[in-house]
Amino acid sequence: MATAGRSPLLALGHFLKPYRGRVIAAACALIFTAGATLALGRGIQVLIDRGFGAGTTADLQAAIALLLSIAAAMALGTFIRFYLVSWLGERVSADLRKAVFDNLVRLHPGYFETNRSGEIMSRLTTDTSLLQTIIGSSLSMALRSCLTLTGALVMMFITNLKLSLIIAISVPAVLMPILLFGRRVRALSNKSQDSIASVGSYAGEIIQHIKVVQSYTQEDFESRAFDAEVERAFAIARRRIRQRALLICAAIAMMFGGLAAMLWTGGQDVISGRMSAGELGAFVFYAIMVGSGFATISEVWGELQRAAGAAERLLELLAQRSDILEKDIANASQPVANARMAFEAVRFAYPARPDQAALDDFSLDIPAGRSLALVGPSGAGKSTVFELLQRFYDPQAGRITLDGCDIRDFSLHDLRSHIALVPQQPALFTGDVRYNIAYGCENASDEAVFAAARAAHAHDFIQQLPGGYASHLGEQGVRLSGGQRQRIAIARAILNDPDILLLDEATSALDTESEFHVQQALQELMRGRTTVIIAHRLSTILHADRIAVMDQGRIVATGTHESLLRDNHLYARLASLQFREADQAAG
Ligand SMILES: Nc1ncnc2c1ncn2[C@@H]1O[C@H](COP(=O)(O)OP(=O)(O)OP(=O)(O)O)[C@@H](O)[C@H]1O
Repeated sequence: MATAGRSPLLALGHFLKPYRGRVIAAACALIFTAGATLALGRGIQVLIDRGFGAGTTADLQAAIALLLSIAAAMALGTFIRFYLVSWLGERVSADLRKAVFDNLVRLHPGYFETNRSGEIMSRLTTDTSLLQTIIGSSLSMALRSCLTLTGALVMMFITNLKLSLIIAISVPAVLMPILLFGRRVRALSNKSQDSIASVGSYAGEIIQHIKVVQSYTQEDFESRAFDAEVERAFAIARRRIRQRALLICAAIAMMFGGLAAMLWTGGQDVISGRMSAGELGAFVFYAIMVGSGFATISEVWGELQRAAGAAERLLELLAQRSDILEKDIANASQPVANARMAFEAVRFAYPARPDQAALDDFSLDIPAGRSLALVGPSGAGKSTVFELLQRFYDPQAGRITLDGCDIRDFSLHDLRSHIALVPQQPALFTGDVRYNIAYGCENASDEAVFAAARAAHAHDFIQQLPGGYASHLGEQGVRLSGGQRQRIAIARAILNDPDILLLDEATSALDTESEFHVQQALQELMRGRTTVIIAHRLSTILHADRIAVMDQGRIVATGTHESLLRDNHLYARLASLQFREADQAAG
């Protein structure tokens, strides 16, 4: 890990850099408040010895006025410190959230296959919130306590040496358990965060697949399984809080033990007149500050350890680099419009299954502006061809070219901006219809959006929606049929005006009218563009310039419908079963 050997909290200092001014102001306020707090001890000494001791109202008034002005200074300093430090906590966690998301959204898609998305979400939300409270409060408490503690220790020694030595001896006794328990708390809190994240992602998965769970009547089973997850998380949390409770308990017991010993000795000195009552009062005040300083530190120490755990996990996400390496943008080539595409002896296995090649010795040539239909049995590797073309993965051998240039020589942005994908199950984002069509083309004018929708045969049905183009889609939005969704996706592709088009035809049958509209929209879209279609319908296949038959990651034949029917058994079988069925269902 990038932060190995360094405290992850220190590594976060990078995020504080832009706010140097505020950090310095907060530090000044912190020091000022600590100074005022320490001065309060002297104020108490004056109050007891001169205010009460001298016995005149004027002296008492003066002593109280002194105390009040010190308290006012403390209040002002605390206001500034609290505001600035909380501000920094919120700001840093907001920046961190943005930085982590910025990095995540650029990672290779394979990363999200091996890492559960629920867990990543929890890191982005829970861990950053934890850091926010800790930077905003615990850290400032710890710093303040460190300052007042050091100051109070110095003042104690100045006020009374003998009594101070008693306190000094009890300090290491308090420190030992803090260090010991602190380490355990840190390990447990990391575990605790992980288990909470896994509870979250478990629930997320079940809710996402709720219909499957209910149709297989697995509610009880899932409840029990979730129960077990939650209990596991609770058991870890219980161990963590037990350690923390012990930590606090040990610190308090030690502290008051020392305090009692000091009061006993100091009290005897006052009785025998070796020390004034005001001196003892100030001393007790400083000693209490030392004690409460330690108590605060011991209490927030555990929290700081948790923050370190959270920071470590966030920095891990930040340090994660995409497997898809980009060429230096300045040297990147420019993809050519209407590009000719070629796969040259490509071998590719998914990272999750390195031994099983999804594409093997795969060569394919698609002339510029022409269309190619990919057909083949399930698992043949058709979708993999699309994944590689968009560089979601890189092949282990061979290369993919656009007009003779390796696609790895283009910047990802340039490459992908020349490609549009119409997937089998188009993704609709939370937003209105217009937003969904203009996705990837945010500056498009209303006219352009309407024109794209018309070309995609979507304009009419959109106008019949309750809010027209402003109808809300997405999770809580209008439900669209499969054919309608696909036409929105086609409109999106038309608007983005790509040179290369990747179409994954829906396997599920559309009704005749939808089918007709989708076909018309596709014809419109394919015109003049280099197109690869994962085809399931005979009508689409017949419209393609060429057909490639795939099986087990290889091209087994290419040709026209007639030549393949004649020469290729696999194609003939697919044609007689799959294509006919789909077309019958559609027709
Ligand atoms: N993300 C992945 N990780 C590991 N293996 C994968 C992944 N995606 C696909 N595969 C495997 O790669 C092979 C090719 O899959 P691909 O999805 O390209 O087939 P397909 O021809 O598109 O199938 P279908 O028509 O059923 O969608 C299959 O054996 C599949 O199990």
